Amino acid sequence: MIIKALGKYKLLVTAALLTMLLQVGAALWQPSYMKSILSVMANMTLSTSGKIDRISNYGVALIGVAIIGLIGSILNTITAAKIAQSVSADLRENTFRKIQTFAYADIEKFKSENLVVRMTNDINQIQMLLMMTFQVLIRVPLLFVGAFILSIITMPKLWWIIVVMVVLIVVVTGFAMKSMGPHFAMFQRLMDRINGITKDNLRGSRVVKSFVQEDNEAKKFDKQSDELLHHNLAVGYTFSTMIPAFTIISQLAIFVAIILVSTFVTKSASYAQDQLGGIMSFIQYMMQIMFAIIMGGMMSMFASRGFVSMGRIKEVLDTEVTMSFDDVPDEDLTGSVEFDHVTFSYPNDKKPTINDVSFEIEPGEMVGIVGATGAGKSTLAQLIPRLFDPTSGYVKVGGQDLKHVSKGTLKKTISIVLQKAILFSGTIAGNLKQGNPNATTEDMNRAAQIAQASEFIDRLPEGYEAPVEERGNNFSGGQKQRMSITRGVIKRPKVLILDDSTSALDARSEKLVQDAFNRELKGTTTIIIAQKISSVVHADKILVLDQGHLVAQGKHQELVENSDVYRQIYDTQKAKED
Ligand SMILES: Nc1ncnc2c1ncn2[C@@H]1O[C@H](COP(=O)(O)OP(=O)(O)OP(=O)(O)O)[C@@H](O)[C@H]1O
Repeated sequence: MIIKALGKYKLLVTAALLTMLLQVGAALWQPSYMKSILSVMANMTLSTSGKIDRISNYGVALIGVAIIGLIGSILNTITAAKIAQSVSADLRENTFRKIQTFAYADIEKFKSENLVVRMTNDINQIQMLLMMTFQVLIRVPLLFVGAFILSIITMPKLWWIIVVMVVLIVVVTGFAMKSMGPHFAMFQRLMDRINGITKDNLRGSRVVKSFVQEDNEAKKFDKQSDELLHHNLAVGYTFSTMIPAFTIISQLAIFVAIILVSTFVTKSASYAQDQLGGIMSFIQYMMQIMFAIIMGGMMSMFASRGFVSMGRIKEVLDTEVTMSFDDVPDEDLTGSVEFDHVTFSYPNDKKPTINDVSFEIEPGEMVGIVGATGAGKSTLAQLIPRLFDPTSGYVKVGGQDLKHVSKGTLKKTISIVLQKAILFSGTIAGNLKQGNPNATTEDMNRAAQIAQASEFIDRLPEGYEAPVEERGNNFSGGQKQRMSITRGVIKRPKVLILDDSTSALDARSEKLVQDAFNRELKGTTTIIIAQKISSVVHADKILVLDQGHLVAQGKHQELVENSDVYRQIYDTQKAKED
């Protein structure tokens, strides 16, 4: 996935690798100049002025190499950042686009909260991993191998010190990683939980405040936050023991190297000159080796989080969408709706929510669906715009099996106004045009009048351009429902489904909406899910659902006479009204 994503940025990747080579080369080159400077200083045969000349030449060269390294480092940081930002932006866009192709059932499978964390947190982890890869991870092995070879070339007799040091550092790093690994693994999980609690709390802030749940919420948050602190501290403690351990190992190695070199030096004066310079660069190479191992260990630990995130994004991108649409031309369907032995179970549910339901609705009919809470009314309604496919049986609109009509046909034929009015941040016009992108002001006026939304939209100074905050928080429940109905009727669908969408309206407004429907939507098949029988008493047909079964259908009076379930609901509601 990442290799494919990097393919688009070959030039940047090459630049990042070259600048990294420049950096490593400069780092490995510098100790050799230090060696030369010290050798000149220890040279007995040279005059003082001759020594100063040579030392300043080496000094200039050393500064030159350091500057090259610095330029390499700056360019490498810039290119690495550009690669990391660009690739993560591509991944974010691709993931978002992929999610847009998901059927509703696919989103249910992942859970929307989880997808949000993947889109934000996981993409950020991948971005950090890419940045680290091009800045550190590839540099570490190069620096290690280069410094290892050069240290042995510089001081061949001291090769074993390097080997012992490497072994000790690898062992300490290994122990540290083993003890820190489980804590790192918990970070992502705890961050997910903390994100979830924060989002739930902020989204449901009205509930939290009205039920005085602040203390409980704070306790819930503290628990997760304390756990995160515990893991952070554990990692911190390990770090704090690692650093002194590495310092002791490196100081011991330096000490042993200096002792050994001093014994060599006392043996011969000419040998001393070479060895004095050598020991300096040898120590520098030792430091570079140590740095490479420690960085490699640490980074691979952090990188593991990035790899987990990559897996989570790959899972989204590789998801096979459960619903596909036939690639057939758009067509004009009539507004007839037919359920033919439809059974439906939610994913992971064994018991069907809709059980062998069959009925027919003629074009232009007004049909009510009633039933107790949880009877399956909303679920049945959601099968009509194909938010879900039936587990068995057929849903037909205009005589066509929905599985064989194009997405365009489905979109222009059917409109559903969901139980919960969901608005998006932007403007009122932006929200209404989701129903019909080509809607003119005239179309918006007509639809808003049907939904009785004009009365408050016209009073807003900005009218249709009035801002809508996230989830329509700056509008009342009734206003949101009216805008939601406007969005549903604006495209003049053949089939309009209203899922309890007038529940937040006062009795007068509800009556006005119904009258407007009867007047303006004559040819439209209207399916109304209602809690109150009074809302559908004049319907051409009423479907009665009970625990997923269609137990009766007919006109109000017929049902009062023939259906126990319907009569029971009706009597209860009538008693309440009286
Ligand atoms: N997304 C879902 N995943 C799993 N089960 C679900 C889902 N949505 C609804 N259900 C279950 O399906 C059953 C029917 O729910 P549905 O919302 O269709 O009932 P309803 O008749 O519209 O109820 P209400 O009048 O309260 O809105 C319920 O038992 C509910 O728990």
